[in-house]
Amino acid sequence: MLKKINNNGNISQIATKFQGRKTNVSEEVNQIVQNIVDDIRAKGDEALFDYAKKLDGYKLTKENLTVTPAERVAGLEKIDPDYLRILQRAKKQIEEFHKHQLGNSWTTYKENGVIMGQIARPLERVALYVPGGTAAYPSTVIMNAVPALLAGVEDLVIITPVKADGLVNPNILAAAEVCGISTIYKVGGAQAVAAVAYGTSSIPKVDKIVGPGNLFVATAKKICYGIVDIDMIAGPSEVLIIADEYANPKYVAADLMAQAEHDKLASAILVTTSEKLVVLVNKELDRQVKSLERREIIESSIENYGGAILVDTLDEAFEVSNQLAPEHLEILTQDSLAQLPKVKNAGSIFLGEYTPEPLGDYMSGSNHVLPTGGTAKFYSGLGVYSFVKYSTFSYYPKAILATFKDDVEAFAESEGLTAHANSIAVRFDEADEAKNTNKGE
Ligand SMILES: NC(=O)c1ccc[n+]([C@@H]2O[C@H](COP(=O)([O-])OP(=O)(O)OC[C@H]3O[C@@H](n4cnc5c(N)ncnc54)[C@H](O)[C@@H]3O)[C@@H](O)[C@H]2O)c1
Ligand SMILES: N[C@H](CO)Cc1c[nH]c[nH+]1
Repeated sequence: MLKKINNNGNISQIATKFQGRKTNVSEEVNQIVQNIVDDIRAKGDEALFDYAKKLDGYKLTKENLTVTPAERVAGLEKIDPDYLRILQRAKKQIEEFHKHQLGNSWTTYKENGVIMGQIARPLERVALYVPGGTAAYPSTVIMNAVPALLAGVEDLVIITPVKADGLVNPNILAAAEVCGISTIYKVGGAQAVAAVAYGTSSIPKVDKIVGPGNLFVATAKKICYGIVDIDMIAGPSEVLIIADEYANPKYVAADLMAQAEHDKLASAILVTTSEKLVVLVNKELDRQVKSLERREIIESSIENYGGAILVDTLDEAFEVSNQLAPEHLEILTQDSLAQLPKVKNAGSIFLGEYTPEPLGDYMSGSNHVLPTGGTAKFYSGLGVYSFVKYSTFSYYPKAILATFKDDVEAFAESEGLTAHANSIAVRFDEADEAKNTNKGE
């Protein structure tokens, strides 16, 4: 049952409550994760193996740390060929979408001989975190891998937790196979993040860690940021649905629960102009939840982090949504496309009643690794750009440098940086001018 959240025009109060699920828990979790990171940093493999045993029940050693070729073959034998077809189809869809993000190198040649530009280069070594706690996410393998491969990353490894049996879910093995990733470390949680961030004697350090995870994973990424790059804080899932009186309550309820089922900390919020819709959605929630396998998680997340916000106008609904900056925003109103310009902050936007958010989780082509907890105000979802860094370059002929000489020297002196000024000045020493051999430049 969606609790009514009183709007009262005080949007920031609602935002604080919504984002509170991140900050309240973080305070509690932060210390646990900091200890894990410190231990891995100080003791490397030894601490990694201890945490794997303590938290996931797996007796990890140097020898059983990665998925072996035999395990891969055994896992893949369990896969239905039609499942492989579905994975291939998803990969193709995601590739098509992400190809539009390619190509950010550029060069400009000026008439005066100056050449300037920017070169995009792929990161060399990246770890993809694939959650494996309460559910297995083969879709996340593809969502992480496709943009990385398109960017040209050559060394891609997966980190994913295993339980006591030490087996990686065959569907994850299949997704890794479809993407051509062969190194899979059987470690998850904060300890895996710290291990790839700092490197241990069995796991080489990476340049970047991408992918979603629970609060422990998200907090570890935050703590390790700077030692490595991270994509964003992609934590417990969220959906916010903006709906008017024409929305179908059956679809609204189904879509709220589709995100609520991820995690007890997931959040599902309806913002609507129609009080009647809230009543009907609640009836649908009660009816549909009975047949869903993850009923307990759904009921818990909707009870604690779900709600219905009643607003007077759709414009007000968008103000609320922009303040909350949800991971997923569904717009279930008349003429949904016309509403798009009103969205300022959202990870991924789903327009109209036949673009349910789970289509984007698997097949629409857009990425499902997205910012959560209000961070869509400043983070973007995963894309090719997440795996690329840029170097700028410039080439100036002497005659053009001469036209900047006095201004650059004065600018440098204004900062008290006389060595900077000198670096320009020495190039115009009269004595050198006479014997300058580098005339072409
Ligand atoms: N935002 C996105 O793009 C996106 C996409 C997919 C999934 N998700 C989210 O990813 C998350 C997946 O979470 P999950 O738990 O299923 O898998 P997970 O792999 O993220 O976390 C499991 C690990 O957490 C660690 N852990 C569990 N309890 C702990 C404790 N008390 N102390 C220290 N470490 C502990 C364990 O090492 C365990 O292996 C969900 O929150 C889901 O909503 C987000
Ligand atoms: N909805 C998740 C992002 O929050 C992604 C996902 C994976 N599998 C299903 N859904």
